[in-house]
Amino acid sequence: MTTRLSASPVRVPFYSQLMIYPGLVLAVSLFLPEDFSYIHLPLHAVIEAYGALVALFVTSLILLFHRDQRIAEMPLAVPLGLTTMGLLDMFHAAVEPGEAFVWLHSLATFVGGLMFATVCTSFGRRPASENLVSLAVSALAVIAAAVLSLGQAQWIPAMLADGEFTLWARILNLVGGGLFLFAAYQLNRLYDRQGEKNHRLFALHCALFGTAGLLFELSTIWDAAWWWWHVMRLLAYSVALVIMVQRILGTLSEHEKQQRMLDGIFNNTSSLMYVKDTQGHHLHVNRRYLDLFGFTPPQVLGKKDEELFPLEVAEVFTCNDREVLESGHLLQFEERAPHADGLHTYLSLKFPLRDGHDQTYAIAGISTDITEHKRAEQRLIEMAHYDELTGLPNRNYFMQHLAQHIEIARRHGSLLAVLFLDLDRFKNVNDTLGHPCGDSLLKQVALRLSDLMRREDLVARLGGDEFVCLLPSVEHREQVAQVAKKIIDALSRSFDVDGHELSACSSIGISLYPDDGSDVDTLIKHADSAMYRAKDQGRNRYEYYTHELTRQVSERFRLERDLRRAIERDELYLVWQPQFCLATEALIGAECLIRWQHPEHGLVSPAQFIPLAEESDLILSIGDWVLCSAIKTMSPWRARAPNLKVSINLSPRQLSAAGLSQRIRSLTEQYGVSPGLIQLELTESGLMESQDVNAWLQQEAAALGLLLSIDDFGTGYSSLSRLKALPINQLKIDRSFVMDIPEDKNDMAITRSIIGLARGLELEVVAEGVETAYQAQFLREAGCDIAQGYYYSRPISAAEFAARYLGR
Ligand SMILES: Nc1nc2c(ncn2[C@@H]2O[C@@H]3COP(=O)(O)O[C@H]4[C@@H](O)[C@H](n5cnc6c(=O)[nH]c(N)nc65)O[C@@H]4COP(=O)(O)O[C@H]3[C@H]2O)c(=O)[nH]1
Repeated sequence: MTTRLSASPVRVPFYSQLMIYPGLVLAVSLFLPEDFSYIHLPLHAVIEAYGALVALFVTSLILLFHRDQRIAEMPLAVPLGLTTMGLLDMFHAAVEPGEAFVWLHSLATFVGGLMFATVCTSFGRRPASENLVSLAVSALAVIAAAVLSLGQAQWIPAMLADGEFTLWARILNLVGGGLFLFAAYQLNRLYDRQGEKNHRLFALHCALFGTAGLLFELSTIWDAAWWWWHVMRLLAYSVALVIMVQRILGTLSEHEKQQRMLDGIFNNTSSLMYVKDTQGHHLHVNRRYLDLFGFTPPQVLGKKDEELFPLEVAEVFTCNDREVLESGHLLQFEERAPHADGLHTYLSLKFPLRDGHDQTYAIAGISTDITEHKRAEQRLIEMAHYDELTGLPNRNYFMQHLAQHIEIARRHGSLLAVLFLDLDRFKNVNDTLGHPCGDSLLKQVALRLSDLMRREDLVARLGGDEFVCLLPSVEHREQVAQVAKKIIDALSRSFDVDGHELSACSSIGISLYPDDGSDVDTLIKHADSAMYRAKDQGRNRYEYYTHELTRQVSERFRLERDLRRAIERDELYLVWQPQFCLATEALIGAECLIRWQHPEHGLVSPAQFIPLAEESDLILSIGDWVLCSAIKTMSPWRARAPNLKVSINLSPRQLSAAGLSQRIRSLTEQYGVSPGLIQLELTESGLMESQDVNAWLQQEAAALGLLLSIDDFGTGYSSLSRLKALPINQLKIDRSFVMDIPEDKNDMAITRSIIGLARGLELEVVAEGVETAYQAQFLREAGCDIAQGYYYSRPISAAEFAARYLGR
C-alpha cells in the first residue's frame, strides 16, 4: 500500500492580502527620499484613487443591493461619509500639490468626519436603503462644492505657509479626525446594542480615519508622517472594502441558498408549478409538470398553452390567466387537464408576479390534483341525495326539490301533486323469497316508475317499499288520477325476480298543493295518509287525501302504539266458539278467537286490529301469544274431551317467519297436546299469496301431523290444482254465503257447490256464521259436516266453554 503525500499550497486569505498591499506601499514610501517627486506623486495618486474607488464601489453596491436585507440595514452615515470623502479625495488626487491639494484633503477629512458622526443622530442611523435620495444629494453637493472651490481659489482659506500647513488646515483635520473618533465610539456602542459585527469594523474604519486626521498635525507634504497617515487612510478604506465584500459574498451565498431551497420546493412538490409571461409563454415549469405531461423543457419553455394542450382545455387556462392579470390578485380556479386516464380536476392558485416598479411581468400558478377529492365529494353528494339500492333520488333530495317546486307553484298560482306509493304485501316477498329478491323487485319497480314519468316529474324512494312522485305542474285533479292509474297498471304487470314471477300491486295516496297542504312535510304526510286509506279500501288502488283521513290516520297510529303494549299489559285474551257435527249434533271442536280489551276504547274487534298488526311485525308476537295461550288452555281439556279439535287462526306472515314448526312442536310437547288435534286456519287469500307458504304446509305441517283448514273459502281465487296439492283436510265456507240463506238463492247455490267441491276433494266442510235452525237444516241436507255460529253459541270464555261443554 502506498501513501501519496502532497503539499498543499499556502493560501493567503483575501482579507489579509488587503492588509499586506498597503503595508508594502508604506514600506516602499518610508524609504523614499523626499525629493523623489516623480515617485511620490503617482504613488499618492494611486493611494487616493484607491480610497475614492472603494468609496464609490461601496456606494454603488448599496445602490445595487439596496433591497437585500444585509445591505439595506447599513446605517446611512456610513455610505454618506464614504461617498463624500471618496469624491473629495478623488479631486484631491487629481490636482497638483499646493493650496487646493491640501484644501480638498482637509475638507474630505472634515466633511467625512461630520458625515460619519451623524451616526449618533436618528438621521444617520436610518437604513441606507431608504435614503438613497439623501445619498445622491450629498454626493452631488460635495462634487459641486469641490468644483466650485477649485474654480474660486479666493474662497478657500490659506492652507500652506512656507511649505507648512496653516492653522486652518490643521483645524479642519483635527476637527475632522475628532469627529471620526467620535463616530468610532458611536458605532462601537451601536455594536454593543445590536451585535452587528460590521458596526465594529466600521468603528475600526473610523478610528483609523480619526488617527490619520490627528497624525496630519505632525506631518508636512511627502515626509514620513505624511505617508503614515496616508497608509492609515488606505487601511481605513480597505476595512470598508472588506466589510462590503464580506457582505456581498454573504448575500450571494444567501441568494444561492435561497435559490436552492426554492428549486427544491419547486421541483419536489406534488403540485404543478409554472410561470408564464404576460403573453402566456411558459418561462418555468417544475419537474412534476414535465413528468406528468411527458414534456421535455424545450417542448414547454417559450410555448403557449394552446401549443401544449387540446384547444378547449387551453382556452380555459388562458381565460383564467387573463382574469388574474386583469384583477392583479391571487385567484383560485378549478381547472381540468388531460391525463392518460381521462381529465383530472386541479385546484389552481394563480397570481401575478411584479417587478421593482410594481409592474406585472409574469403570472405564476400552483395547481394541485384534487380529482380524488372531487370524486369523494361527488360520492358524498350522491350518498346524501340518492338511494343506494335503486339509484333514485332519496328523501332529502325529494324534499329539497319539492320545496323549490312549491315556491314556483306559489308564484305561478299553479297546482302540484305528490303521489305516495307503497307496494302491497312487499314484506311477504322479503319474508318468503329473501331480501336479495326483495331488493331486485324494488330495483325493477324503480326502473318502471322512472320510465313511466315525464322528464319534469320526479320519482324518489323514501325507504323500504315506499316511493314518492312529484308532478310539478298539474292542470286538474283528474290528470293526477290518470298518472296514478298508469302506475298501478304498470306495476301490476308481472316482474321476473330471479325466476319468480311476481306482481307488485301498489296503493297510492295523492295530495295536492295548495288544497291539501302548503309545505313539504304536510303534503308528504297527507299523501301518506291517503295511501293508507287506499290500502284499507282494498289495495291496488289510489285515493285522494281528505281532511277526514287525518283523523283516521292518527287514530290508526294510536291504536298501533297501544297494540304494541297490549301483550305486556295483559289486555289480550281468547274466546272459544264451539263447532258441532251437523249429523249427530255432537261437539267436534272449538275455534279460538282473539279479543283485545282496550283500557279506553273497550273491546276492539280482531277485524280491526289484526290487519293493523299484519302491516308490521306485531302479528308475529301476537300470533305466538295466541298459539301459546290456545295450546295451554286446551291442555287440561284432554281428560274430558280427548278428541276435541281446536282451530287456531294463523296469519300467512307467521308461516314465513322462521321457527314456527319448532315452536309448535315445543308447545305441544310442553303441554302434552297431540298436534293432530290442532286445526290451523289459513285464509284463502293468504294461502294463494306465496309458494313458500305452500312449501311450509307441505313439508313442515305435514311432518308435524297438524290439521289444515282454508278459512273464508269462496271469497278468494283458489286455484283448484294448488288446492289439490296442499295437505289440507278442511274447507270453511265463509260466513257471507251462509248469512243470507235462505233469502239469497245464489249463496245457497254457492254453498252447495263448495260442499260438492269439498266432497270431490275428500275434504271436511265447516260452515261458519250459522245463526238459524233453517241454515243448520239446509247445511245438513246439503252434506256439510260441521257448523259453528250464534245459533249454537257465541264465542265464550274458556271457563264458560269448559263448564258448558266439557262438564265439570
Ligand atoms: N255475525 C256473526 N258472526 C259470527 C257468527 N259465528 C262466528 N262469528 C264471527 O265470525 C268470525 C269468524 O272468524 P274468522 O272467519 O276466522 O275471522 C276472524 C279471523 O280472520 C280474525 N281473527 C280472530 N282471531 C284471530 C287470531 O287469533 N289470529 C288471527 N290471525 N286472526 C284472528 O279476525 C276475524 C274476525 O274475528 P271475530 O271478530 O272474532 O269474528 C269471528 C266470529 O266471532 C255468527 O253466527 N254470526
